Amino acid sequence: MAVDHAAAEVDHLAAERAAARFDVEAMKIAWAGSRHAVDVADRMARLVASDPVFRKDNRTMLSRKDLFKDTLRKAAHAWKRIVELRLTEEEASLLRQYVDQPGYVDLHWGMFVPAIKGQGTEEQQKKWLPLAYKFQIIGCYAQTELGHGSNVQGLETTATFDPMTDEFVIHSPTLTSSKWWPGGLGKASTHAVVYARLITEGKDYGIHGFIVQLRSLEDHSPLPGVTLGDIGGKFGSGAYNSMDNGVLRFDHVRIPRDQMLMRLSQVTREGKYVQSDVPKQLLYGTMVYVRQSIVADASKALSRAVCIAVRYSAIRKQFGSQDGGPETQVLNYRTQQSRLFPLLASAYAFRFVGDWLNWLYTDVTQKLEVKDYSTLQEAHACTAGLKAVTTSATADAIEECRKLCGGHGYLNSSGLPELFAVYVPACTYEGDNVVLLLQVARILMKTVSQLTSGKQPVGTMAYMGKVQHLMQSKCAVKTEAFEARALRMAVNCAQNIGQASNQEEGFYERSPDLLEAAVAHIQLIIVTKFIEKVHQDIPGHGVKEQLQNLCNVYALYTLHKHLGDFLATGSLTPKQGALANEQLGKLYAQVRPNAVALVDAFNYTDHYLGSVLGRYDGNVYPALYEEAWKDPLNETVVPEGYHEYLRPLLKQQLKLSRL
Ligand SMILES: CCCCCCCC/C=C\CCCCCCCCCCCCCC(=O)SCCNC(=O)CCNC(=O)[C@H](O)C(C)(C)COP(=O)(O)OP(=O)(O)OC[C@H]1O[C@@H](n2cnc3c(N)ncnc32)[C@H](O)[C@@H]1OP(=O)(O)O
Ligand SMILES: Cc1cc2nc3c(=O)[nH]c(=O)nc-3n(C[C@H](O)[C@H](O)[C@H](O)COP(=O)(O)OP(=O)(O)OC[C@H]3O[C@@H](n4cnc5c(N)ncnc54)[C@H](O)[C@@H]3O)c2cc1C
Repeated sequence: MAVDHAAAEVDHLAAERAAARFDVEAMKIAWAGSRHAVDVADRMARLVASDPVFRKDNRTMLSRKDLFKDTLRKAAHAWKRIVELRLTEEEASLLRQYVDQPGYVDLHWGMFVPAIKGQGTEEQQKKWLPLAYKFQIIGCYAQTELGHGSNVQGLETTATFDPMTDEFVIHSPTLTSSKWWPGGLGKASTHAVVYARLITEGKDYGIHGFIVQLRSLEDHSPLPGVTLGDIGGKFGSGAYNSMDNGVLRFDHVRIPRDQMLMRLSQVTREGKYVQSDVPKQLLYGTMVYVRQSIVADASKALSRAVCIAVRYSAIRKQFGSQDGGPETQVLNYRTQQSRLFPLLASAYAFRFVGDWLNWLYTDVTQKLEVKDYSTLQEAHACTAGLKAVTTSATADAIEECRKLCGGHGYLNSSGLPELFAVYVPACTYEGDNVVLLLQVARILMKTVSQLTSGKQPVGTMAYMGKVQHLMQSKCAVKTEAFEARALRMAVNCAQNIGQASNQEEGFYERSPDLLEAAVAHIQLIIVTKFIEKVHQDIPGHGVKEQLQNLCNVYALYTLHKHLGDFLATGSLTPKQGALANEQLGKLYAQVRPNAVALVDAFNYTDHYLGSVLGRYDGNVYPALYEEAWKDPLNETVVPEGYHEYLRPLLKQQLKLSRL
């Protein structure tokens, strides 16, 4: 009986795939970016999936200690394979992605190395990077403290220059100055880039980066004056608990002067502070780099959740048969489609805007090399804003996918609880999303204030230059409605701020509206980049049409969700809003036959998906059934604790009932 049922489900996905109206292999290329990218990703995904060390199906059942040891083992094994197979950086990064377990290597490669590259002098890079590249040292990024994270200028750790010994003295003067949160710090790192207030000649010059050794390279014990450990268990089972986020205190720890990262400013042998001719915001460069990579990661996490929910929705049937005929696949319910397809469209939207952001970041970096700082503000606004909007949307979407999978979505074996738990801190780390959106809002306000002086906005703000037209027109074209909404919201905020007694007070009072204006501006960027993508030459039967549909779904869904903004700013009429919603329903009907193939195009292995509900073969029920028996609770038929707690209780009740 069970076998027959399973076969029917498998056929179901095959039928879905056969119904697709486009070339899935070509869509894989559009998603990955090139044939080469598909091939490398495929090879790395299979390499990981076939290696028993990278097993992860038991992860949520491991104790914290076992999970951490498992992470160390996987990281060491991954490194061994990278070296043995002489993998390129591209291959190694993909291998890391498919291992799919947060660990100290992320901060080592993702922040420690980039901090030295971005803020170290050539000499410092020559000294430290080879050690880091060969893993002769392990580094982390120690910025956040117990008392301050968002407000970087409020950090309290001090680095006081001692001209007598040509050293900096690193110290944690208060409890709240303890470094708190850095990943990899708790147990793995030997070194850190530590952010501290530089004090020389009695003057505080604010926050600067320093390379500090924390643990012995002989036996890993903390160096004198260094107190450190893990900050404790985090949200969910498995998930981010594989990471050793740490606490660190310094008691007058001395480091040589040349371990201050000196590309942006220097302290001379005599203790004189010298500022280079580069903008001091480059101190935040590592965060900009990671924020752009977090946008690319949003599309990965979102596409995984959507892949699980779409495949399962094609398998799952409820209701619909009064006469013994077939029941309805839940994917056919209009409500399921209206909740799920916008998320599918968002996964594609975030993928393409992530690619564009990566291009922008590379372009800005090349400009910085020739001392052209003109696009620094654009890079900051786009990375901060896109990081905030895409991570918030993705976290919400993963939870929505869990609900879309009904009760089974709540099981660890669905993969969704762990995906949510591991993903949700992305809304906080690398800049709290609200704090980042307020940065975007500040830049928007600056741009609006410059419009009257005739300064033409550039890059993603260029549309604001069409202020005369956009403030007056009724918008027939979709992008124009998005432009008008964003500009009018920004201008409204600027006008309201202008009425306050001072700018800062006005900004503070209007900050909830400013957040919404920032979101409107960022959503315009996402829609614009999706439209630009579908205007490109995209090969493959039906691929362009599918992307065009998804682009329309993303734009119209965003419009529908934020209709209040569009109406309040007069960017659309209520009639246009109603028509957009009508149109959306029609688009869902076009997505429906292609939904399973559209998630197949992500090309994820079952290992990477880590979900019994999202299996490629659709064999969900036998897998769910089998998975349950693997739980440690089922190792014995009678549970541990029976003799201590259940039996006496039951006996007591028996005695009482006999009385
Ligand atoms: C063969 C090779 C083998 C290779 C093997 C490879 C293997 C691969 C393995 C692994 C790779 C994995 C890679 C994984 C990636 C990494 C994963 C990371 C996981 C996440 C970890 C999380 C880490 C953290 O959280 S670190 C801490 C982050 N903290 C924050 O984000 C703090 C947020 N706060 C701030 O950024 C700031 O305080 C602020 C911006 C909110 C305010 O700063 P402020 O007070 O100094 O500034 P103002 O508001 O006054 O602004 C002044 C001025 O500056 C401008 N500004 C501000 N920020 C920036 C910026 N970033 N860039 C440019 N400009 C900036 C601002 O606009 C103002 O401008 P004005 O013109 O108005 O003056
Ligand atoms: C899993 C994880 C990993 C991390 N890894 C690292 C790491 O490797 N290295 C490192 O240095 N740090 C790390 N962090 C720290 C992280 O960067 C900070 O937690 C983050 O920047 C947020 O800062 P906060 O904790 O100070 O939040 P807070 O700023 O205290 O936020 C609390 C609340 O206050 C609000 N708020 C704050 N300021 C404002 C404002 N100006 N206006 C309006 N609202 C405001 C926020 O929106 C939020 O709702 C990590 C954090 C996590 C969760």
